[in-house]
Amino acid sequence: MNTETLTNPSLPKEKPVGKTGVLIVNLGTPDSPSVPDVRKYLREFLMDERVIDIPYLNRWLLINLIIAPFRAPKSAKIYRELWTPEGSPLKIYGESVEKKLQKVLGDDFVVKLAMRYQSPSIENGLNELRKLCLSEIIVVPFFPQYASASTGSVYKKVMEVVKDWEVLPEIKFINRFLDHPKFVEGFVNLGKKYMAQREYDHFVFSYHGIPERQITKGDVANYCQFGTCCDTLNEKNQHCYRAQCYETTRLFVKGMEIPEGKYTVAFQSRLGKTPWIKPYTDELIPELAKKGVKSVLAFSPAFVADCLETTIEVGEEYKELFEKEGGEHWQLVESLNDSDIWIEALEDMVKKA
Ligand SMILES: C=CC1=C(C)c2cc3[nH]c(cc4nc(cc5[nH]c(cc1n2)c(C)c5CCC(=O)O)C(CCC(=O)O)=C4C)c(C)c3C=C
Ligand SMILES: [Fe+2]
Ligand SMILES: [Fe+2]
Repeated sequence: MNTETLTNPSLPKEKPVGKTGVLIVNLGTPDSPSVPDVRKYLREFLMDERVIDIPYLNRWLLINLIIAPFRAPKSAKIYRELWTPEGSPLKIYGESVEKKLQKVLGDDFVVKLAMRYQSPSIENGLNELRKLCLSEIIVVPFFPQYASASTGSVYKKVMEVVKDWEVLPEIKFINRFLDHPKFVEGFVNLGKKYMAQREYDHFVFSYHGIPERQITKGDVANYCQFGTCCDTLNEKNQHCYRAQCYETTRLFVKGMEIPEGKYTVAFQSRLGKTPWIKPYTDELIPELAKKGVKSVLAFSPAFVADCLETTIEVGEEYKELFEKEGGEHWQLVESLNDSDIWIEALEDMVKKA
């Protein structure tokens, strides 16, 4: 390389010699909705020390004495409701995004889909990219907000896989993208589509929950009190998952021009008896119904693809609960899935990385 290229900004930047690998990673899903496959998936997922962050022996006992025998059959039943003839929506959308993103990025990039748990594995994806002599790899966890249990776990797995490679290409991680304009616009457009069809009394933004202790562990500034501290996203709470969820909501609310007092943030899917971040969605819904709210538009902005957590939990279970408590109309806003705007968001993130 001649030194002029390094010092003279008017000269074109040299292109990297090789292609860029793009590993897009979602959480994972069982191979089939059968009880053994769901059990295998839950075992791998919940044995992750970033997901259930308790001592190894306690985790092992919890998974093998409670989750595997009791939870797996229940979850399998719900997965059967979710399953389509082509398979699990999370994986189908992942495969479609992989193809569409490859097409828009062109020949300078190689896009591979991986799942943090089950298949296709991060290990296989990275080993395939390794064979291509790439100049760099960009890892895009499909989680808009950073959490140790999601994005953090993907980083850890990637680092475990590459740590013994003789040649390490440059590896970049997309830490979060809750404020990416196309991500926000994608959900705002979907929301506006429903708002044009009818009036809604209230808007619920239901995010996947995490145990409070997982936020406390990462709160090096000792800032978080699980309350109004999440009213801004600032340098002290920038890594707090709860604060990022509130920030996501503020961006969506601004885009859709929803008035203050007409929306609520809540957290779903808690597991176990320890406190998870609040308010809990299943406690909020009866409260809303009691206040006379009759129609709700519900968003699931912790996910970029529809899955058990959106379609079944928010779209069906919370709808039933709302109607049982006196509500009349509950509508889930679908996820970005493989929409053009989500592909544009990904293309932009990858190119800017
Ligand atoms: C936003 C990303 C996610 C975080 C953070 C997360 C944390 C987390 N999850 C559990 C327990 C379960 N989650 C389950 C399903 C599930 N979770 C996510 C994403 C996050 N989880 C997704 C995308 C899915 C759906 C996958 C699909 O196949 O559709 C399940 C399985 C379903 C069930 O039995 O209810 C469990 C269990 C914990 C403990 C946790 C801790 C931080
Ligand atoms: Fe989860
Ligand atoms: Fe916080």
